[in-house]
This record gives sequence, structure tokens and C-alpha cells, in this order.
Amino acid sequence: MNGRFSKMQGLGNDFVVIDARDAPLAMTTARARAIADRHSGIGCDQLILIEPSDVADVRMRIFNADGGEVEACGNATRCVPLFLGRDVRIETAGGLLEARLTDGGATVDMGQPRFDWDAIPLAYAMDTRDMPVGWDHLDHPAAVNVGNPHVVFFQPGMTMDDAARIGPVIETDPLFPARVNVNFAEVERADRIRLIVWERGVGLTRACGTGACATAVAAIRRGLARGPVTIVLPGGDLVIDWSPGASIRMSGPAAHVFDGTADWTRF
Ligand SMILES: N[C@@H](CCC[C@H](N)C(=O)O)C(=O)O
Repeated sequence: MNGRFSKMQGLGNDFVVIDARDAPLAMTTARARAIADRHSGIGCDQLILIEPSDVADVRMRIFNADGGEVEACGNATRCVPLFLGRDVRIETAGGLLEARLTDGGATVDMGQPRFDWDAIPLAYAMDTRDMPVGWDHLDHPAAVNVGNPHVVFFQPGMTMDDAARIGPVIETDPLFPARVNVNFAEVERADRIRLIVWERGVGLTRACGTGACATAVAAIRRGLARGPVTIVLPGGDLVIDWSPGASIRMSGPAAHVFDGTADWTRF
């Protein structure tokens, strides 16, 4: 069963995008993991399935490289209008998003952040601005859900090696039954934050759009930053704007890399 796919990327966070609107493709954890494999598959951080939607222009399903289906992916959301060649309303498991094409990328209304996380024990649920927990020398992370779950540590001087060591420990801590994306942020100025992200189900990526949103929200909420904030990731910059009570607006690049054909029965 041959099918077409596009390889796309946003700040080096890369995707295999499959248009399944006319030709449905059954996706399983094993199949998604096999396609995402960089040695024996096509290779990507996330697999993106575009399906028909009853409530929006399209439905976007997101599978991490480990095959797990998740609720949100900021960088992939910017790729969808580019893939379809127009502004779009996108149904995701994390909510309804609006993505508008810009020069070289897209701006996305990512919806409102949530702070009342089911995954967090009741003791922390009243206001998760400061979770009184710590790992290693890291403590008091902000917990922000932007469709998917994130913790954000404001910790200067973290390296990729530090993140690779402690990220998986936090991702799989029993405090997070659904696991969690782990953000290590350093505030340089009120409008500029450096960020390294250990992504749930993937590991270190060159950029994480939802991580950038969660980090900007957490920083603004703690009075460490003011919107719009430039989030500097290893793969490049995203601009995030948010104020309490408002939707998060994310702007940044998106790129088409190449198209290909694959026999999906081999995966
Ligand atoms: N790379 C993404 C986030 C993808 C999902 C995440 N790993 C999760 O498990 O929630 C982004 O750009 O937001």
C-alpha cells in the first residue's frame, strides 16, 4: 500500500506529515515508532497524521518518536498551514487551534494555558505556580498545560548534557502518570529566554513549540518576563505572546524539506 508523505520541520524539530484525509491510514504505536526510527524508518521527532474533521478544517494527530499519541505539538502546528497552502483551523486532542501563514512560517493561536493539572496530586493542584518538589539541584518548577503537560525549571547554566541526564528522570517520575515534557529555562532579559527541552517520548530536540509557550507563560506569571518574549532554542527563535486570561500566540518558521513515497505495509 504505497502512500505519500512530506518531511517538514520547524526550527529543526522534524516531522513526517501524512495526508490521510482521502486515504485513511491505521496508525498504531508500533507503526508510528517504526516510521519515526532514524535508522530503519523514515526518521522524525513526531509523526503527523492529517485527517478529516467535523469541527475544523482538518484534524491533526500527533505521535511521538516512541509511538505514543499525544495532544499537542507547537512546531508541527505551524507546518500544517504550509502543508495545506492556506490558513487553517485545526482540531487536536489538546483543543481547537487557528494557524495563519506568515512570511517563512506561521502564527498560531495556541489557546489558553491550564494550571489545574489532573496529573498533579491534589496538594499541588490549588495553584501549580510553584510545585514544592525538586530533583537533583532543580526545584520549584512551574507546571503548565498548553494542550500537553510541561514542567519548567528556571535554572541558569544548564547544558544539553545536564538536560540529557536529568530530563528522563523527571519525565518518568511517578508524580506524572502521563509522563511530562521537561523545560530548562534561563531568563536573559524580560523579553528573551534561553530554553532547552527534554521532550516526552522523544528526548532532546532542537526545538519544542509547546515548551516555548509553557516557558513564556510560566515566566510571565512569575513576573520574570513580559510578552512578547523571544524564546531562544538550539534550533532557533520563537516569539511567544501571552497575558493572563488571554490565548497564547506563537510565531515562528516552518519549512517543507522533501516529499516521498513509502509502502506503509512495510512498517
Ligand atoms: N515538539 C513538540 C511537542 C511534541 C509532543 C511532546 N513531545 C509531548 O509528548 O507532549 C512541540 O513543538 O510542541
